[in-house]
Amino acid sequence: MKGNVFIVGLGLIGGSIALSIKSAHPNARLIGFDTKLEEMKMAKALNVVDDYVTAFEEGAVQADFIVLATPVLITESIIQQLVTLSLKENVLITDTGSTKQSIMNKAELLKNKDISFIGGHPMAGSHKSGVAAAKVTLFENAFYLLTPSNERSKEKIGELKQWLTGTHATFFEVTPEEHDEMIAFVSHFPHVVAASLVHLVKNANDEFPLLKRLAAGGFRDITRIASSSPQMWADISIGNRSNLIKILDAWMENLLHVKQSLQQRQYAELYTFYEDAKVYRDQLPIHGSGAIPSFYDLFVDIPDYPGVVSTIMKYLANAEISITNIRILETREDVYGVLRISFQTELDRNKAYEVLKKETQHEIYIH
Ligand SMILES: NC(=O)C1=CN([C@@H]2O[C@H](COP(=O)(O)OP(=O)(O)OC[C@H]3O[C@@H](n4cnc5c(N)ncnc54)[C@H](O)[C@@H]3O)[C@@H](O)[C@H]2O)C=CC1
Ligand SMILES: O=C(O)C(=O)Cc1ccc(O)cc1
Repeated sequence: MKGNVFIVGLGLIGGSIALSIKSAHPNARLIGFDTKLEEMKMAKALNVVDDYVTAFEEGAVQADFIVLATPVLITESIIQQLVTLSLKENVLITDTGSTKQSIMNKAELLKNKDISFIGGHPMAGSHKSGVAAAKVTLFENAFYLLTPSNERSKEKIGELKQWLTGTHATFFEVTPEEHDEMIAFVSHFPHVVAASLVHLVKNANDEFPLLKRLAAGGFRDITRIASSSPQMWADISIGNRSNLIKILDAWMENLLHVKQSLQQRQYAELYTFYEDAKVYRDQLPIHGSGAIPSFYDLFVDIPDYPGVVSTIMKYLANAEISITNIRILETREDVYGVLRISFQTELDRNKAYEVLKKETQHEIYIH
């Protein structure tokens, strides 16, 4: 497709969307805008956009397709601003925000001006921010939820999917209400819990200075998302606060049951609590459509002797498999450590699994 694509918010998501649009539509002209000049300069230097504008209006009025990839409360105010501009007649507008109800409510203003707005939420990302973390493969195999606002915008859904075909995502249409209720469970609330767990340990740190060093392994895994952008999550929390409040009530009730089981020393209740969670957790898809894919990880049990990691890396390099990250999750003297190797694609991860199975004696597993 040809035309001017205007990306507003050149961060992780705006940058990744831009890269995927360029990959599928090399003749499109990508124009970026961000309130941070440095981010715009970086986006241009990395060829994420062809150009940038320093005034929002300048990009908006020449656009055929506009992608709003800013924190959600800001997206609402940008929609308000768009209503006041003389946009191209056939312009199509979408956003990438993690909440949909309040954004779709604001988009009613555009509908009144006969402008097509289709809400969007790519269900992939990471705790990283900024255009430097953007990548063309970020949304591969992920769910991409769409919330068309009316009949006119429903007619344009094909056009939107064509623009976004380079994401290689799986599109799904949902209502904004369904979206916010469901995503509160699997994404928004877990971020509240992760941050809250970190606060718990932080508050105990004065009493136990060793705590920081002990809070590795599982604690780091479960709290990874607490390293996300505070502005993005404060915006999301406000944007979806009614669902979050409902889930908080249910969660506190759940925890009260745990407290009672502990107070009354009910072993069987506690066993069932962990067992039910394990059974459900073990059935969840590992990645791809149906989950938020963050990384394609492979785990290798490794003995703690020098050179073992570099030998594994050599096997992968010889097989021309590229990795995105490696980390040793636990090492103590004489105890096996776990090496976590992350790949950009499932194919790479599976190839690595085969190679390491063949070449080494280590225990290798996917989750
Ligand atoms: N990070 C993630 O994993 C995911 C984020 N999202 C959503 O996508 C949106 C963007 O998130 P990220 O790219 O992760 O954030 P980010 O922090 O990496 O990028 C946001 C960018 O918006 C810019 N910005 C702020 N105010 C602006 C304004 N008034 N005009 C123009 N630019 C402005 C910031 O300077 C920043 O560069 C958010 O709505 C977020 O909820 C959706 C899916 C995944
Ligand atoms: O880092 C992670 O696992 C995430 O949770 C990424 C993410 C953040 C926000 C979204 O709306 C969707 C996905």
